Amino acid sequence: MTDQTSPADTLQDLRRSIDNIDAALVAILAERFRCTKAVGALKARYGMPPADPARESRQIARLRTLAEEAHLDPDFAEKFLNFIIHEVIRHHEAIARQSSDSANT
Ligand SMILES: C=C(O[C@@H]1C=C(C(=O)O)C=C[C@H]1O)C(=O)O
Repeated sequence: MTDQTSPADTLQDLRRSIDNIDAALVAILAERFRCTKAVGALKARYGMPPADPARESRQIARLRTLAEEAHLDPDFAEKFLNFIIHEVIRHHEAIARQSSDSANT
């Protein structure tokens, strides 16, 4: 029996799945940033530092294990998480600045 599916159809199918996955990634990232912004507001309110390196180390170790189990490159998973965390910390610093500006006016 021959495979009736053309390469163009296979490519189109795969790209449809990729587009769905990208949409899910955006939704998941938006939800993560919604939570981290709430953490930033809490930290600013109670004078806690924007970054928590000990927590980050635990997250990275956990994510590397999950990546290995999922056959994803753990170095890539670590770089990806660090990229996101860096952006989160930038948000936390901005929230802290805004709340100290408004406390001083
Ligand atoms: C969200 C937090 O703030 C920072 C951002 C983190 C993250 O994006 O996962 C983790 C630790 C902190 O450096 C937190 O402390 O939980």
